[in-house]
Parts: sequence; C-alpha cells; structure tokens
Amino acid sequence: MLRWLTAGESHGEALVGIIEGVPAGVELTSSDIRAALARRRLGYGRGARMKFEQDEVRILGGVRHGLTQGGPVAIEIANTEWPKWERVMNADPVDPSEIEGKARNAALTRPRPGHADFTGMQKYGHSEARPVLERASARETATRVALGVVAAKILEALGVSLVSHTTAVGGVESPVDADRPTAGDVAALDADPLRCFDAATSQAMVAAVDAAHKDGETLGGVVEVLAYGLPPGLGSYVHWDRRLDARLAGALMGIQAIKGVEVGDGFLTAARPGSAAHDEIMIGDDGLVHRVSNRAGGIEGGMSIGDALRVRAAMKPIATVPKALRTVDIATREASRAHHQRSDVCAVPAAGVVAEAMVALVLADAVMEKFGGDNIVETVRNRDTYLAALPESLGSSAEPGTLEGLEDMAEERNA
Ligand SMILES: Cc1cc2nc3c(=O)[nH]c(=O)nc-3n(C[C@H](O)[C@H](O)[C@H](O)COP(=O)(O)O)c2cc1C
Ligand SMILES: C=C(O[C@@H]1CC(C(=O)O)=C[C@@H](OP(=O)(O)O)[C@H]1O)C(=O)O
Repeated sequence: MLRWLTAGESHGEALVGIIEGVPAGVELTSSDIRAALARRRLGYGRGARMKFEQDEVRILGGVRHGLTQGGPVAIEIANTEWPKWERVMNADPVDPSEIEGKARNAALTRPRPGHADFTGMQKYGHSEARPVLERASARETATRVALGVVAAKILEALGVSLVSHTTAVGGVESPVDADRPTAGDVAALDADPLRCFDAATSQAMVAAVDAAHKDGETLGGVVEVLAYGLPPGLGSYVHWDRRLDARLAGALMGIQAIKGVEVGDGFLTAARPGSAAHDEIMIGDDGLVHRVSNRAGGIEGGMSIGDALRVRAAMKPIATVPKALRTVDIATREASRAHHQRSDVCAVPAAGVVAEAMVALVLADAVMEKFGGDNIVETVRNRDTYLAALPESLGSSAEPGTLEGLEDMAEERNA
C-alpha cells in the first residue's frame, strides 16, 4: 500500500511531498523529478509565473545512490519566487475593513467565483482570501507530479507505461475516431503546444486560446490518460472502495478544477444498446483469450482487465477570469468585481500531466496491494508468479491496435 501527503503554500518557501510504502531498489533521481516538473510547466495558455519561476527540487530522504531504500521518500520543491513573497506571506494580519484608499484594491476581500475563496474564508474563519488561495491553488499539483514520478518508476519496473494527452480545449475536440498515443509518443506530445495528438485539432485549439486571451476569457477542456501493460486483477469488485475505477475517479476529481471523470467510453456508453456497449471475449489466432474491443477502458468489475486503461477528466475554465466576475467585497459588503492579477488562460495541458501523475499513484498503490514486496525485485517476481498461473491471458494486448484480427473475426461472426 502506498500513502502520500503534500504540504505547502502557493507563494510559500517550498512545497513538500512524502510517499510511504515504496519498495527498495526503485531507480529515482532528482533529475527524473525535474524533467516531470518541466513537462507540467509546458502548454500554450499558461500565465507569466510559469516563465519566471523555477521548481527547485531536492530529495530529502528515502533515496541513496539513485535507488529507493524502502523508507518514505520526501521531496522538496522550492519556490524561487519566495524572496519576493516573503514580506507578503509574513506580514501581520490587519483588519481588512480598516484598509482604505489605494490599498483597498490589494486586499483579498473580493472572493473570486469558482474558487475556494469565499467558503474557505467562512469555514476557516479568515477575514480575507489569502490563506485560502495559498493552499487551494493548483501550485500544489507540482508536488503531486513529483510524487507521481516515484509511482511511475514502480510501474516502469513492471513494464507499465503511461501517457496523457489533451482531447478538448474550449469546445474544440479531437476527432472521435482519432488514433490514441502510446508511451513512444510522449516526446512528440510534450512538443505540441496543447499536448494534443492530432495536429489539425491542436492548431484549432491554439486559435481558441488566442481568441480567449484577446477577449479576457479563460478556457477548460478534457484530458485523457492511458496506461499500457497492466496485469489483469488490480483493484477488486468485492467492496466499493477497492474498485480501481472508483479510486481513479476520486484521484482525478481531486485535481483542482476537474469537474467530470469518464472511464473508457463512459458517457457515450450510456447511449448505446447493450449489444454494442461491451467488449466480447474470444479466442484469438494465438490461442489466447482476448476481448475484441476496449470500450470499457481496461476496467471491468472494478478490476484492470489487462487491456489498455483509459480515463478522461474534464477541467472547468480557469476561475480567475480577466473579464472579472461579479462578487461582493466581504469587508465593505459592497457589490464589486473579483480581484484579478495574472493567471492562466488555459491550463489543460498541465492538467494532463497532473492527471497522469494521479493515475500513476493509484495504479502503483494497486500494484503494491496486489503483489507486495519490500524490494522491487520481489514485487516483479510476485507479479510474474501470478501471471504464470493465468496462461489463458498471457500475451494479452499491451498496446492498442493489436486486436484488429479479432475485430475482423467478430465482424464475420456477427455478419
Ligand atoms: C494545472 C492547473 C493550473 C491552474 N491555474 C490556475 C490559474 O492560473 N488561475 C486560477 O484562477 N485557477 C487556476 N487553476 C484552477 C484553480 O486552482 C481551481 O479552479 C480552483 O482551485 C477551484 O476549483 P475547484 O472548485 O475544483 O477546487 C489551475 C488548475 C490546474 C489543475
Ligand atoms: C504556480 C502555478 O500555478 C498557479 C495556479 C493558480 C491557481 O489559482 O490555481 C494560480 C496561478 O498562480 P499566481 O496566482 O501566483 O499567478 C498559477 O500560476 C503552478 O502551476 O506552478
């Protein structure tokens, strides 16, 4: 079982993440983490902060000589902007209702609709939104991506690879029948401004972000995460909180601004008749048992089935809209406009990288639960023993597109 926690404020000195339950012998270096954090900072439509702030990574514990040691792994990500923020973050609290004149504008007493600001002030008893936004900010997702690297390294040792991509931005969508990326496409995806796999769609997305920027608008979208090489049987049908789909949905929903999650064909499946909604099971030319399609997205009965895992997350538009939304100044009770400083126009590509990290954390947790092991060699050995006892599914397709022959067979049979 993996446990993990994050701490830190958006404009604080540093963010910290700790992950426990990591077996010994997993290769991990701070440059692996730095590379993942650099991916999260990419993407067309992000604000100025991404350009000037650096993520300064230090592994504080759990790793020696590039290998995990079996203890908790602690990672620090220092905010290089801290010297500029130290005064603001350490300033003595003042009664916001006593602030007058020009300084009134800087007081964070005009909660932004769509943010944690107002309810956070009520719940924690703050007279302004600073303490709320500092922790509610998606800056925290840097820590999740760092911890996700540890999870991805465990998965990599088992031959499991992950890839994420943007499938929609501001209503511009990838074609329904578009090809899906595999791990070999990660570099090309990261080089695309929107991390979109379809070049024409990516161009249209860039245009949509430009138009939104010009109009003082912000945009949301949809990201998809795929995982290849999973064994069947991660998660379980025996109890609701052990279901892999439930755990993935919770993890993805736990990302700031994610408002919808879909497993496999998800909402599309709801509109299909039963005969066209599921994945039939057949013996392939190779004599092994396969499913002829993967509408389920690699999960049935709350368990991985051994085919490619596919989940999507829908992100709402950034809530700090330049065309400021109506709100109330809580200190003066006057109708007002939400405070606005710099912000992202669209952070969907970054959300894809964060979603990939969250999926990696859930899958690595499910792997450790199923196979255990205090050293990664033991984990792999346990997985191999388990698979050896399932001869009918060995060779189950790790990559998409290998089921074509089976689809022809299914069509012939249905004709
Ligand atoms: C990668 C990423 C970057 C974000 N950047 C911003 C931003 O620059 N400005 C902003 O107002 N919200 C940003 N958000 C979203 C807010 O943090 C989020 O809308 C807010 O926490 C409220 O969403 P919730 O109701 O889902 O918690 C970002 C979210 C993610 C995942
Ligand atoms: C700093 C990051 O994202 C931030 C997430 C965020 C928000 O409100 O969620 C608001 C912005 O920060 P600021 O208000 O300081 O400009 C983003 O830049 C990051 O992703 O590393």
